[in-house]
Amino acid sequence: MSVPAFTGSNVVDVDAAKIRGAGSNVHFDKVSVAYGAHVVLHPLTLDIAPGEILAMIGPSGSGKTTALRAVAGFVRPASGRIRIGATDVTDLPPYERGLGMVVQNYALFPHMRVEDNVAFGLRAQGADKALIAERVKDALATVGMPGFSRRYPRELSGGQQQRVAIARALAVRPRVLLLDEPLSALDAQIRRNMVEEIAKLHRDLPGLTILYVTHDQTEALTLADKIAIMRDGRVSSHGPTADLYRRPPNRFTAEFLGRANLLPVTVAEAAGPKGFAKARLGDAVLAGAGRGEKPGDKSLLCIRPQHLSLTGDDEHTNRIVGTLKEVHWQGELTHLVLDVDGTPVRVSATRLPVSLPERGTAMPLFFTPGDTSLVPEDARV
Ligand SMILES: Nc1ncnc2c1ncn2[C@@H]1O[C@H](COP(=O)(O)OP(=O)(O)OP(=O)(O)O)[C@@H](O)[C@H]1O
Repeated sequence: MSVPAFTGSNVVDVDAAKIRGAGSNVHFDKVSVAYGAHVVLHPLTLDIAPGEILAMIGPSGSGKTTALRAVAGFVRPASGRIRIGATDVTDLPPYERGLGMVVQNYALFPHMRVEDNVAFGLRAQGADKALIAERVKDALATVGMPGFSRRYPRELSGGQQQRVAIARALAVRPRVLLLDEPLSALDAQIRRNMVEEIAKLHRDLPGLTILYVTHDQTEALTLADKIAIMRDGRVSSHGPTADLYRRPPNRFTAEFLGRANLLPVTVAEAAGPKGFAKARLGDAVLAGAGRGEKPGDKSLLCIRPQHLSLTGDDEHTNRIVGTLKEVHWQGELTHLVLDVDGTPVRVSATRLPVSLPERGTAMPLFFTPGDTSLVPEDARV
């Protein structure tokens, strides 16, 4: 049972009657989309589990919005089927799919008060007055704006307008919420607050499945249970958020999610019982989590900028030496760039030695095998 658990109403609306018990998972079954001869989504097969937040991230033009719009019913797949719960929605119009959708630029009706904006979808469904009043109240309470029903959009901040847009999407009690860059029009501080609010919303409505399209990897890492990284109309990688970050399956994922350093290495020893392989970078022998590589294989050693330390201890058994190229002090963090055997390596340091060497001097960097993994070089999907 995955219809969101709003309190205070037992009235069933038109779409909810169809979908109740049907589940809220979203299934893309070999869905492709083309504009004329231009294929922008290659056959995509992907599942979003009931109650899951899936963040779809990737460079501009990689097909994220197209995939979301295919679920919404605004884009017709050239082939393949889309199911929501047990229902094949491929041929259903958008309003019969049981969805809520929020896009980047609020899209509130400026001449309508907040309550009428939130009521819009319910009125379109022909819901009665009492139900509308109750749902509007519930939805505004859910997004933390119970006192704002009589205001006009122009009397709200950007963050508040976007919360009203989310309330409007929730008022029809969707089984799936589609969020397309919902925060990208907001400034940085409000964005951070809104990310927390969306996380809270999801805790309050655990049955609601969310497809979240964003450019912003921090939003994706903070909110998503799983991430799908799109590249050129295909899924480059898909998996639980922490797994993709800790053990990126390919170069593109490692670089796109968290801008990892990737050092070209040659495998010296396959992974032992603890899962650590050894790899050679120049004279250095470095240990990191392996993926079945064999001695002699070319691979990439993945290490995040914040896991590189300027000082060593017993845990930091991996040691490389680089030439200091750049230093950027940013208050909480200092960003350094070193050249290690021709590869630029970024370091984010919270603490610096009392005196940093001059640019151009060689300095050691230390890291633990547990923060390190080998990534295959198969850049293309
Ligand atoms: N209506 C359209 N007609 C023709 N081509 C389109 C149309 N909509 C999108 N495209 C093309 O489809 C490709 C994928 O676009 P899409 O909007 O899905 O990418 P995206 O990953 O969401 O990008 P962004 O992050 O910039 O929003 C792009 O090459 C785009 O130019």
